Amino acid sequence: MVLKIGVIGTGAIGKDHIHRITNTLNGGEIIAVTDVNPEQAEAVVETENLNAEIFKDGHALIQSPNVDAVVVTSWGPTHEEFVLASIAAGKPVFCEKPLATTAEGCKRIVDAEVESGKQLVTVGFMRRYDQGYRALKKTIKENQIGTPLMLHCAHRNQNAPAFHGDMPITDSFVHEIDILRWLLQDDYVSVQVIQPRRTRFANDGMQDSYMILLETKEGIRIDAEVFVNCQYGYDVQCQVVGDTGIANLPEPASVVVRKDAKLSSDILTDWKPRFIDAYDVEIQEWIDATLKGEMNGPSAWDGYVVSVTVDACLEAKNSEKIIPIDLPECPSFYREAKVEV
Ligand SMILES: NC(=O)C1=CN([C@@H]2O[C@H](COP(=O)(O)OP(=O)(O)OC[C@H]3O[C@@H](n4cnc5c(N)ncnc54)[C@H](O)[C@@H]3O)[C@@H](O)[C@H]2O)C=CC1
Ligand SMILES: O=C1[C@H](O)[C@H](O)[C@@H](O)[C@H](O)[C@H]1O
Repeated sequence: MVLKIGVIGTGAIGKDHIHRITNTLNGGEIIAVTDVNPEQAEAVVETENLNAEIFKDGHALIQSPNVDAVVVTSWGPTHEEFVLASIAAGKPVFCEKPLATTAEGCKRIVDAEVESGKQLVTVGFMRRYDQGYRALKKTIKENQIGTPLMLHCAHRNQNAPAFHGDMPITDSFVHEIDILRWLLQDDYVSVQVIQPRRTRFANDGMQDSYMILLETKEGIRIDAEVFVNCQYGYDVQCQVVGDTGIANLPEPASVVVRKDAKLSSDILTDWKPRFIDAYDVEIQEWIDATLKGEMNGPSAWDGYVVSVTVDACLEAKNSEKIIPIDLPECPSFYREAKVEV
């Protein structure tokens, strides 16, 4: 059986996911695409030699009887409408982050999904599928470092020419917000946002970097740097300090060269190669689960929790105060046993 997939938004990551589904992964076929820029849609159909229909808009694609499942890779502000329409059509939907650009929008999706009675929504937090993060979580779960006490993290982009405003938090730090609660199986209770001296490489008016301090329900303290114009490379760090040991997120594999009295290895310069394997695993697991009528990835509730935490980060940034993160109890609909990813 093949999952017949429709893709809304054929830009950078939409094209990537279409390419991997078409050429690398198993079980999925792209049979429908749409983009507000029709040339983008036409180009990917030609480039990937797709046997796909080009729809006039996302809603027509979702309503097509030929589409089994939907991939939303359009701009963030459009995600809510397409996810809600997919739920209304009873179709599984993979939505790239963010689930919605506001916590209220995410909650509307959660409420609609609960009302539908079936988990249909998967959110594109691909770090949960990174082998390094999975190994780190295994180390913690196996009690190899004892009880986690603190985390020291950094999320650095070499540069971010398209970033402006609060995007270091709303577009980049969202990955830490999701992966760290997944890693710790814990939730956040407060956040403080510190603005160090601003780098001269940031776009006008944008603060870059940030130091973000999170506290969890279990009392774990997290300090996380987000720096989107670090210049030297693309570098994601995560150190977990336990009461009997320390565990670090593995560095991406890179040959170590000893030459001319120097020791050197390469650092990646972009997020695509850093997480390419994670994206492959993420989409393959989504296809496999969807074909079985299951859903085991980051849920709409996870997308909502991230959005609530982003809002608290922005309030903390503006107020320079420690802001409480008040999350409602996770609905039982999302707590039911499922393959934990
Ligand atoms: N998980 C991850 O690591 C990544 C996630 N993303 C997320 O994916 C989404 C897309 O990002 P990019 O591909 O970088 O953007 P992009 O701008 O390269 O592509 C977005 C595409 O969506 C199209 N589009 C916008 N509104 C539309 C609508 N209403 N209907 C149909 N098409 C529409 C645009 O014309 C464009 O072709 C964003 O939400 C972004 O945050 C992006 C990069 C990495
Ligand atoms: O969504 C993304 C990418 O996935 C990268 O992981 C981040 O580093 C980047 O800043 C953000 O745009």
